[in-house]
Amino acid sequence: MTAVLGPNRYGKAETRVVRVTRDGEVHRLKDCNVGVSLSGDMRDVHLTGDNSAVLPTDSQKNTVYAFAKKHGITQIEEFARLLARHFVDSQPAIRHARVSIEEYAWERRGPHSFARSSGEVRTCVVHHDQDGTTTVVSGLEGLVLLNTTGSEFHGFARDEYTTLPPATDRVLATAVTARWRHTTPPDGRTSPDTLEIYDFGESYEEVRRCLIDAFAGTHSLSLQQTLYAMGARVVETRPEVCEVRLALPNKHHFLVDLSPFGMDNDNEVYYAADRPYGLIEGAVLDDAAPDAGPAWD
Ligand SMILES: O=c1[nH]c(=O)c2[nH]c(=O)[nH]c2[nH]1
Repeated sequence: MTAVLGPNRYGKAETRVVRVTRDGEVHRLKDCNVGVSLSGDMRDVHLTGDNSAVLPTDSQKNTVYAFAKKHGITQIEEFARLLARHFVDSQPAIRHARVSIEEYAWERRGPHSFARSSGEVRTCVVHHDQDGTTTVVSGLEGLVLLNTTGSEFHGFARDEYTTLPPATDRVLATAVTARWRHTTPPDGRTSPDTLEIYDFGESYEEVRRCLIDAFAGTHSLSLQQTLYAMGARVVETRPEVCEVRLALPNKHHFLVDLSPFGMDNDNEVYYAADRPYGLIEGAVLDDAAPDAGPAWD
């Protein structure tokens, strides 16, 4: 048997960078977690111990901090793209860069004071290839949504282990993980320093709004149906998005049996279970969506 080197990549995971912008009295804050992963001609480092093609992960971390100072962090997609292009353009051995960023939100509580927002996180993954192609996937995690009515689940398959009663009026709750692929990855056109050609901030807010509106406005016969409605709302409303991938945990709310206390429970008192939970996952695409390339890797 002979071993051969398979696909590989390397980089610095979870560089935590906080960028404060001090424009006079009112400060702005960006709080991010950046992952860099590079690939290319890395045979020698694995096979012979020759490190000459290896830009240290320590340098990658330093680049994140230096770029935060030099360019600031406006939209995470732009910052990720700037980094990805830099590594591919400056390192002969690097053919492909993947940069992922999580952004933690802070609410303003004064000119220089902030309160960390709830668990919701904005995300992006940018791939940049030596041939110049860039893919951008934006996303969010931890968007917790709940409908107190307008949700049913019945008519499902049954077997000898099925005990679930049909529901015609139940609480539907989930914590949305959503990722969406941008149709035309903006290419930066001139140089990595001039990126104001595409408003990722507005796109993010509008996609988020579509997801919430579709969840709230869909009379649901299953969480699967709601998932499709959410994804379709984004794809049909936002021309810049060609594919949405959703993971929706079904955060079960069970009616508490109050009969031992001589009380009825007309859909008023619930036990919010945290596990186990149903996990509903799916993708919704524009039927003309271009090939995804490495976007989802
Ligand atoms: O919306 C739902 N989809 C399911 O697949 C499922 N399975 C289950 O037990 N409850 C639910 N609810």
